Amino acid sequence: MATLSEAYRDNPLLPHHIIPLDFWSARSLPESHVWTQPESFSSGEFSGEWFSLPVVDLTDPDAPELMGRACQSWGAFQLTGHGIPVKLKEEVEAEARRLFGLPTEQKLKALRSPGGATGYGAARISPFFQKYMWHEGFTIMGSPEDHARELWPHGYQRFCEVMETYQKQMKTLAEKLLPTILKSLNIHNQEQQVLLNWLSTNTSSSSTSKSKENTITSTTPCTALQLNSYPSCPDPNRAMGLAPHTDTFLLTILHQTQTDAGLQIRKELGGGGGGETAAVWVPVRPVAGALVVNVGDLLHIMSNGRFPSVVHRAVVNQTRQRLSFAYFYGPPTDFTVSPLLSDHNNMMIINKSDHHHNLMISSSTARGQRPLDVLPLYRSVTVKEYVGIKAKNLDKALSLIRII
Ligand SMILES: O=C(O)CCC(=O)C(=O)O
Ligand SMILES: [Fe+2]
Repeated sequence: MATLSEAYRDNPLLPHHIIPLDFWSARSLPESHVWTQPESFSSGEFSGEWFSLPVVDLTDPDAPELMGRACQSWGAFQLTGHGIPVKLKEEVEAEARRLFGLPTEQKLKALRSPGGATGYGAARISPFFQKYMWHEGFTIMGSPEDHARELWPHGYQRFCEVMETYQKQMKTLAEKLLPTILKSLNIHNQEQQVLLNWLSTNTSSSSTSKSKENTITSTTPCTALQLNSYPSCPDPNRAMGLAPHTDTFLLTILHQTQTDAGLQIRKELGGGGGGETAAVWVPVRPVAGALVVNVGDLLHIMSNGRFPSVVHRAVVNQTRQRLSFAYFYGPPTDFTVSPLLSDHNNMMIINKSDHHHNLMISSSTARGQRPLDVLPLYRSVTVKEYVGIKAKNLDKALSLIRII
């Protein structure tokens, strides 16, 4: 049975793509970290209150419909009423600060190995960009004990307890959100049933199993917790926190520190009816207590393109270190992901008047009206195969499995 670690082992990175800069001793932005507008789309920012990521409260009776709409038009939403205790999020934040605040030579003791999946290091997407990012990360899959012992030979237990508790709660939340979001596609067929069955079996059987990386079985979902740190930056306008990317799995649930906005999502805007499109970066402002939920590539495939897998990036600031914690959730590595095709008449069509603004949202309306439920846009892939394709091709991965 393949594990997620094995999928990464097949695609090793070079050490200079893993070792982050010693940010705390950098007084100015080194040339290696200077970015000049690399995107092919507009990098203008939209900051109007009227144009921001939808906020959905999980306890709202209309939550399923609102989530479905947000996934269809934005590929993301902010989630309140999720029940994750504030105290737990604060503990994760405190432990992450303790980790990233360690001296560089100490953090390097837990460096991710070239073919490894877990530990301290630069962003996994680093090799695809010429410049380095103003970012350091720590990846956890199940128990972080081995790396935590390297960081704190005595006193690693607290870190492990907090990270394991947080992952458990995130898993429960992901398994609550996913069926709800899938149901909003209004697809009633066998494949959807297979997935929902897997989810319910997995949810009930996994409550007692200890999620250590090497005990993964075929009912164990692919999950990872990524702690991100963006140190304060001497020249934030020329630096990049995390370069534009989409997340690989089904859903990402992200907590960002409440003080500073940094996450931005790319929103495509309709043109003047001539088919031309433009895009802007929309800042995702911290909303008290909210978690950000992103659609990843696998959910995009499963929804047969109806849910965009949201392109996002992180920018940095001059005054404060910013932290974020991304929990990635996907099916087991040997699970085959394929587009779920729907009954044409049941499709959810987003009405332009639902949006409180006068911009044309071409992506949502075009998606809603296309008879995409008849033909699959993507071929079937196992999770392991897709992780491998993504590791080698990053933003070309989806187009490589696209069939029409
Ligand atoms: O720091 C953020 O807000 C974004 C993090 C992210 O996109 C990721 O870890 O994949
Ligand atoms: Fe991401």
